[in-house]
Amino acid sequence: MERGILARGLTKVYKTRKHRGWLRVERQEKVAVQDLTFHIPPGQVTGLLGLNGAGKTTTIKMLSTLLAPTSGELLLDGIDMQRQLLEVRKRVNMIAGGERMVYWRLTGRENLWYFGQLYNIDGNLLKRRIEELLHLVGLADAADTVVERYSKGMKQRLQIARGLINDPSYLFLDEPTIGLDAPIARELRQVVRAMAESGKGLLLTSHYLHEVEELCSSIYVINQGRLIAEGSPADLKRLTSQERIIRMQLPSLPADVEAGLREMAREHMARLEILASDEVITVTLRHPQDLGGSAATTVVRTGGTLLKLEVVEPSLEDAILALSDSLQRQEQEEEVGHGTR
Ligand SMILES: Nc1ncnc2c1ncn2[C@@H]1O[C@H](COP(=O)(O)OP(=O)(O)OP(=O)(O)O)[C@@H](O)[C@H]1O
Repeated sequence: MERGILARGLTKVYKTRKHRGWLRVERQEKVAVQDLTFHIPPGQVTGLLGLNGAGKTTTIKMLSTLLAPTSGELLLDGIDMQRQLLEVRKRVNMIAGGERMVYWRLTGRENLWYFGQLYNIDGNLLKRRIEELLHLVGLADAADTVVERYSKGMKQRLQIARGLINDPSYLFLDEPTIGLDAPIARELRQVVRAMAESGKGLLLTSHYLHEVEELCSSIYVINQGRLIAEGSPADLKRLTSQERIIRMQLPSLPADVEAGLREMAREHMARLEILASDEVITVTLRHPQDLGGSAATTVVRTGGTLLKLEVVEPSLEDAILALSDSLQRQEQEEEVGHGTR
């Protein structure tokens, strides 16, 4: 038996009805998730990134048993997730960002008690677990304060405690740090890392790609419900970014040097970015080939001074942007193709 959650050919079609006038009802179908196959192993964080109308939330709802798949197979440590709902619900939970899913009029402790009861956890065990969780997320001192008086970070930490109330083996995190200040988001990332180290399998969706790059061992990228790329952050960068990124630093940018660089970028059809800060000018050139040599020659020939020149590793953000650009180009070409047929 393969440990972890295994999805094979997972598909969700939403069926909606629209009233048109008095008698006519138009039935519509929306394929939100199509034929997805992925694996969420225990003991690590797996990323789920989505481009347009991707189907991330739909996928997480199916994994949390809130939504039944239209077709496909879902196994949790070998258990059929669609047949053994009660067993699965004991072992999974989800945490969504944005302060939803806790009751503002109740205290932190009362919230955890309420959610714990939904899982039929024995009273003594639940009491002990609530104290442990309040300590884990740093809310022990605020446990008896009503949630509406909590800061954003405290509410989000309570969400994490709520998501752990049934001690799930698998936890799905939907934009957990959305709207949080940088230090609180960093703290939450540490909690997420610790949960993975303790053996839990986590699935993370986030618009903050540096967060995904920092936490995830493997990533699935979906677009319009379909899987379009998968691999470690390093694999994705290799797979999607065919660009070489050259970054130069200059103490100043005289007009001749700038004109020379712009001319050189035009000739090679390279993307050029110039960023001026108080102390230094940073020039970035993106092109399939390494243009470092030509760029350095251009700076020296036009009378400029070069402080530093380096080939920069693309970030996951660069890779996902390149992937999204290439998809858009593909879609435009297909539209033009249809139009001329
Ligand atoms: N209940 C529903 N009925 C009909 N269509 C739906 C329903 N829920 C979602 N959709 C559609 O399914 C597609 C996928 O939606 P989903 O919310 O899963 O995407 P997402 O990747 O989470 O997007 P976002 O990042 O914007 O939240 C979208 O086109 C959406 O409009």
